[in-house]
Amino acid sequence: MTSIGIIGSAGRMGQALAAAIPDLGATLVGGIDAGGDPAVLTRDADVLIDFSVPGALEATLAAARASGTPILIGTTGLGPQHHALIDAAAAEIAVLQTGNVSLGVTLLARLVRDAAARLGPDWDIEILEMHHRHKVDAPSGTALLLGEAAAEGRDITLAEAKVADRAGLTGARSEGTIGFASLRGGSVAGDHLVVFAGEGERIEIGHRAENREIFARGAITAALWLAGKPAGRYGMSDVLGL
Ligand SMILES: NC(=O)C1=CN([C@@H]2O[C@H](COP(=O)(O)OP(=O)(O)OC[C@H]3O[C@@H](n4cnc5c(N)ncnc54)[C@H](OP(=O)(O)O)[C@@H]3O)[C@@H](O)[C@H]2O)C=CC1
Ligand SMILES: O=C(O)C1=N[C@H](C(=O)O)C[C@H](O)C1
Repeated sequence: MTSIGIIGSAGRMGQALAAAIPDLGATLVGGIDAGGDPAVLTRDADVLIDFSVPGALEATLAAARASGTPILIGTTGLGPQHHALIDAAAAEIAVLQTGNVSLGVTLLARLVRDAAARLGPDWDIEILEMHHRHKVDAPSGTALLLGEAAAEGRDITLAEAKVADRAGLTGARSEGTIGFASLRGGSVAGDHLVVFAGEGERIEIGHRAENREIFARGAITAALWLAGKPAGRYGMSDVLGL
């Protein structure tokens, strides 16, 4: 039976993972939170699952590399420095990083990429997300993942197209940009809507997470897939064969 260690175990996702692990035929070896030592987990875990904070990543990856333990990273709010750490770790161990571990969003990203590839730059792309009042990062990791998919479809980089800070006298929309809007409130588990706005018509495709169990199941399924994989950087589309 595959054994799992959780980084961020007392958090909302950590608790959802702990509840779901036995149902999916795995065992929980333990978890850590702020101030915990990830090396304690790597002694017994076949694979790590991280849903914590970006600041934890450097120490977590160092422990995973030292022990050769594969790791799934679901934490969002990552910057370029974190992605550089992930790339370096992926040269030595199996790493799966994603802004969303659900089946639905993984498929949605594929649809967004295909739609963006087929529609010209005169179709404006806007990405709207809403999450619970406790969420600390914006735009959400999922919104950025969907923006990356749209940019890939258009054969551009998200960095060159991203507009996430509209306020005040912004001026008219620049063609080819990809806009983001973030709402926060209540207990929303995670809603995402991608709008392709053309002249006189709109296409809207989205996903609503109704609870955190879908993320827990997606993360555990992906972690079981990752355990025993060779070094490399993987995504949810590898797990789901999409
Ligand atoms: N990729 C995906 O599909 C999903 C991603 N997420 C992301 O997962 C992350 C966690 O979300 P959520 O569970 O709601 O957040 P919470 O704030 O509920 O939990 C975060 C946990 O991380 C712990 N933590 C803080 N610092 C460290 C550290 N240095 N080492 C280890 N653990 C630490 C916290 O412990 P303490 O209380 O002691 O500070 C807390 O238990 C977020 O980035 C969120 O966006 C969430 C859902 C799905
Ligand atoms: O913080 C959350 O709760 C979630 N975070 C992820 C994100 O930033 O997209 C995934 C999911 O939407 C829930």
